[in-house]
Amino acid sequence: MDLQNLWFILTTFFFLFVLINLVIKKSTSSNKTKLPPGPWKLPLIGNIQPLVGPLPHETLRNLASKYGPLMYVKLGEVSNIIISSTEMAQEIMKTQDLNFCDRPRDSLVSRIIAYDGRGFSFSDYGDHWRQLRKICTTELLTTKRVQSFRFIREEEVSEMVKSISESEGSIVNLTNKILSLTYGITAKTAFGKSHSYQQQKAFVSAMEKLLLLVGEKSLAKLYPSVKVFQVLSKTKARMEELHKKTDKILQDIIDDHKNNKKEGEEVVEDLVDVLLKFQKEDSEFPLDDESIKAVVQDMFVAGSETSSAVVDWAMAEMIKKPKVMKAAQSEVRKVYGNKGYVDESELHQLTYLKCVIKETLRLHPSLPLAPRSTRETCQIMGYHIPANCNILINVWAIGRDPRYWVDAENFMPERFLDSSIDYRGTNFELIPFGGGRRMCPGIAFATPNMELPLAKLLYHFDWKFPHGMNNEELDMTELFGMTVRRKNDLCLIPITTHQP
Ligand code: HEM
Repeated sequence: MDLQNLWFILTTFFFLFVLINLVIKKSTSSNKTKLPPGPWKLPLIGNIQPLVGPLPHETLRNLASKYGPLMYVKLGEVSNIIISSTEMAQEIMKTQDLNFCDRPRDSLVSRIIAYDGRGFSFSDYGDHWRQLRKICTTELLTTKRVQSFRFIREEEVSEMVKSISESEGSIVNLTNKILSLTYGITAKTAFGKSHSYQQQKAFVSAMEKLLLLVGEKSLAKLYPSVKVFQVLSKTKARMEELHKKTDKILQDIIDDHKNNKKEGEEVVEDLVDVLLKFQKEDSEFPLDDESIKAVVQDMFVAGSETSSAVVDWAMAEMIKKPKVMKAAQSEVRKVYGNKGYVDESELHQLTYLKCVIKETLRLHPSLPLAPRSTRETCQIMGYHIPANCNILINVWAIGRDPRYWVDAENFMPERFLDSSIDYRGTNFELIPFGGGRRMCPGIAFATPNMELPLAKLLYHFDWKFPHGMNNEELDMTELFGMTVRRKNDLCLIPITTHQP
C-alpha cells in the first residue's frame, strides 16, 4: 500500500467517524424534542383538517386512526395534543395527572366568561382552584346538599310532566322541555326564591347563547397573540355583550341575598347563601362578589346543558330502540306501580335505567373533548410534550372504540348489567366525567337531574313519532358547542298511561 492510499483510507475513516457521531448526536437530541405524530400542516395556518367539518371530536377520531392515540395538531398558532386511547387517558389523568391538571388558556373564555380565571372550571391548578374545589366538595356539591334540593327537583319535574300531559296526543318539543327543566332546577338551587321568572329567563337565554359561542371557531381563538383579531372579533364582542347581561342579573341576585338575609330563620340554603358565608371576614377563604358570580356561573355552565343533553339523548336512543324503551318502562312501572307516582325514594332500584344512562354517556358524552393543559414539559412514549400545551382527551372516541367495546356504535344498555365498569374515573374506557384531580365534582348533583326526569317520562307516557315517521328515520346528528347536543330537537307525541 503506498502512502497516498493509506492517507485516503485514514481520511475516509475519519470523516465516517465524524459523520456517524453527528448522526447519533442529532438523533438523540431530536428524540428529546420530537413532537407526537400528526397530520401535515400549512405554515401559519397549521392543521386545517380539524377545522373542516362540524364535529371536531369526530374529525380528530378519524385522524387519530391514522396518526395514533397521541397526536399533535396545530390550530392556527395553538398547539394541541389529542389523546384517543384508554392507555393515554390513564397517563394524562392518573400517572402524570399533576402535570396535566391546568386548563387551556383560551383568553376569551377565561377572561370574559370565567371572570378572569376567578371561576373554578377554567382556572389553573393552584391555591385559588384548591380553595374553590374544597368549598365544592365540603359544602356546595355534597350528597347532603343535593338531598336538600330534592323538593325542588320533584316539584320542577312534576310541573314538566303536567305540561306534557296537557299536550296529550299532539307533538311536544321534548328537547326544549328538558332543557328548560334543567335550567329551572339549577336556577332554583343556585338562587333560591330571590329571583323573578323574568330574571331566570333572561339569564338562561343569555347563558345558552354564550355556551354556543364557546364552541364557535374564530380567528381570535386560533391566534390569541394577535391583538388585532381580538379587537375585531365578533365572537368577543358578542360574548362581552351577553356576559354583561348575565353579570348584571347575578349581581342583582347577590345584592338581594345580602339585603334580605333573615337571620335565624330555618330555610334551605341555596348555593348563593352558601358562597356568601365564605365572604365573611373570619372565613378561611374570603370570596369577593366577582368570585361568587364566577362560581355560580360555573354551576350553570358545567351543570345544566350537560345533564339535559344526557336526558335528551337517552330518550332519543330509547325511542329508536323500542325494546330498550319497553324494558326501561317496565322496570319503572314495576318499581313505582304500587305507589302510583314517581319520586326520588326508589330511584336506587332502577338498575336498568342506570344502565341506559351509562350507555348514553358512553355514546354521547356531554363534553366530548375534555380540556387540559400541561404545567411543565414532559415525555410520553418518548415524545416531547411542551409546557402550556393544550391537551384534548377525546372522551367520545374512547367511548366508541371497538378495541374496548363490543358492537361499539350500538346502543345496548344491557352491556352494563353484569359489568363493573363505572364512570367514576377509575375505568379509563368510560370517562364522561373525566378523571384525576380535575374530575367533575358534580356527579352527585347530576345523577338525580338525569334519573328523575327519565323515570317520570317513562312512567307517565308512551311515546310515538309524529307524521308517521319510524324509528329508523330519527335523525341523531350532533351539534358541537360547549356541550354536544342534538342538532334537531326531539319532537314526540306523548300518550298518557298514568295520569300525573
Ligand atoms: C351529565 C352531567 C355532567 C357531565 C357529563 C359532566 C362532565 C364533566 C367533565 C368531562 C369535566 C372535566 C373533567 C376533567 O377535566 O377531567 C367536568 C368538570 C366540571 N364539572 Fe361536570 N359534568 C356534569 C355535571 C355537572 C354538574 C351538575 C355540576 C355542578 C353542579 C358540574 C360541575 C363541574 C365543575 C365545577 C367542573 C370543573 C372541575 C375542575 O375544573 O376542577 N358538572 N364535568
